[in-house]
Amino acid sequence: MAKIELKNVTKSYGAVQVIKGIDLTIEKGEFMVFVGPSGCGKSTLLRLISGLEEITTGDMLFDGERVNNLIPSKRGIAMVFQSYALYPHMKVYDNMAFGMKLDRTSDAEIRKRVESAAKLLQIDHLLDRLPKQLSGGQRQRVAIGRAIVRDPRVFLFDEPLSNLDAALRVQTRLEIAKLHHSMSNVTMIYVTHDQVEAMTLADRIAVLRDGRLEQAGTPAELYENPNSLFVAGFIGSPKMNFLTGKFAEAEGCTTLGVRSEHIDVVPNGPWSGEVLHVEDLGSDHFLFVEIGSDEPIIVRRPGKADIAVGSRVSIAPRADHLYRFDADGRPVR
Ligand SMILES: Nc1ncnc2c1ncn2[C@@H]1O[C@H](COP(=O)(O)OP(=O)(O)OP(=O)(O)O)[C@@H](O)[C@H]1O
Repeated sequence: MAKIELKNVTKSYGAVQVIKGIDLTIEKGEFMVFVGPSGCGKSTLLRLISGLEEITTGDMLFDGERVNNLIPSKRGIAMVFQSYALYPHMKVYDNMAFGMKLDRTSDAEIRKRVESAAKLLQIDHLLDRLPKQLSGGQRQRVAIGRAIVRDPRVFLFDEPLSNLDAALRVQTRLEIAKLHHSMSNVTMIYVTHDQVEAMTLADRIAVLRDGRLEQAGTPAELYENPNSLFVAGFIGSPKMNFLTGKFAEAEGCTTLGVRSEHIDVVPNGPWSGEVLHVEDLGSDHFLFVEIGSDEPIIVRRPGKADIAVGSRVSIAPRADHLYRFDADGRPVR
């Protein structure tokens, strides 16, 4: 239930600055996702918000109150990690109750909270089991349940799904989305490498690059209006097609970007070449077309593939969906 403000926050380890001045406000009840390449500082930023690490300079405010020196347990946060960190010798019930017991919460209140969280996460039939008797997805739900019962103001997730297989990731992602809806007052901050997780869970995404905030916005804003080549290339799967040289010059820029779904196969398009590879996903398919640019151009088309590898095709980008970037990777206005 907290609004979190970061004001010119930096973090250094010895002489090395890893967070280089971040200004960001996360609204009450917002689901904010941090993304960025490995080593850009996502986990460090999360740990600064949690209080597990101290900020070097700048200010951190929770609901307007400066928390720079407030210890983690006083911040009202709960954290869920990729390793579930459950106590192996304790049953699910006791794992979830443990923190409340330390706080001397009454047994009746503990039972009420554990049962309600377990119901929400559909693990109420597992309360008597030990962690080793659970699947990975169930363990992660216990870890989330253990966080919920503490009634946190802020929920922090550090790549919570990365140890799960593909099907479980989808299922647990859905659980987390439901959790966000049912706890609409709780601010959630989520670190991930996964595009789809970021796009589907976030109210807003913050893209980090080398310790700085590159852009923050709704998934749609970042997808449609990236403010740099970096964000354009980072958000969206498959990656935006980038063209340089004569292709970009023709559009008055250094790098021309166009997403795969904004290119059509047409009779007499401006670009043409051989289909090097076809990826058929059933519902749609991708053509990889060699047109003489730096990399083959990916074209996304609906339905099953109807063009064979080795065919020549002519393609056209949609004029109203071109992204033009200058030599610094900034949009050409
Ligand atoms: N305790 C530490 N001492 C020194 N350097 C550190 C420490 N913790 C992190 N770093 C450095 O800070 C930078 C940011 O690390 P961080 O773990 O926040 O990145 P990340 O974006 O979460 O990466 P990944 O996606 O790989 O988990 C890295 O260069 C890392 O080596």
